[in-house]
Amino acid sequence: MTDDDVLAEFRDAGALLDGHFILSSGRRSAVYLQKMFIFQDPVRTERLCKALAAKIEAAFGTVDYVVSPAVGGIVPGYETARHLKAKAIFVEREDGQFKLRRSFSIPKGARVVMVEDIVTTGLSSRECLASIAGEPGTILGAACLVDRSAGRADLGVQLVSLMKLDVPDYAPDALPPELAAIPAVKPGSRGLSA
Ligand SMILES: O=P(O)(O)OC[C@H]1O[C@H](OP(=O)(O)OP(=O)(O)O)[C@H](O)[C@@H]1O
Ligand SMILES: O=C(O)c1cc(=O)[nH]c(=O)[nH]1
Ligand SMILES: [Mg+2]
Repeated sequence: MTDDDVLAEFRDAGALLDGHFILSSGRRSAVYLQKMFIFQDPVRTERLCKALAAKIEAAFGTVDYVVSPAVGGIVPGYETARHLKAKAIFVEREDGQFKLRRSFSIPKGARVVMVEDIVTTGLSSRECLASIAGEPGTILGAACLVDRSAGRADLGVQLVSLMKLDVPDYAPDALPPELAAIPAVKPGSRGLSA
């Protein structure tokens, strides 16, 4: 799949949104990829994750475990793992910190890839990787459907993406006037309380 093919999937799913968005990192953007509009369609999700799995296999070889950060990473993590014939587990926030809960664990010798939906600053990916660093498996690298950093995010491991996108984001105190004029919405789950 080319970058244009992937962007067309987001556009066709109504997942390419314009407005004023508060991103997970706290930065602001006029563009938001509402990945859940992709993930509500299993056929579209399969197309994207099958292509991502092929890229993961080419980069890292066989994979035993896919680990994803909740909430956005759970569906693509599972679907990508299905094509890799790997297990799919996830970390979720407990008091704000990602943790492997539900008695999930990664066995010694397991080959592990972290799968995200979207990477913007890479903060959530780094938090996810840090949360599993003490597990006995081997972390081969990371993957995502869309890398909004266009390759600039540093996760400390290799990042494979299905598509790179270069869209600006801004500090909240440095908004362009056209963005400042629109009320901001925060679609993601970081910071939500139970
Ligand atoms: O690279 P970053 O700057 O961390 O941004 C990307 C993260 O933001 C979104 O998650 P969010 O925390 O909004 O919650 P969600 O997974 O519930 O959508 C997305 O799913 C990534 O995890
Ligand atoms: O940075 C984010 O929080 C983010 C950006 C985006 O386009 N989509 C998303 O789900 N999260
Ligand atoms: Mg997320």
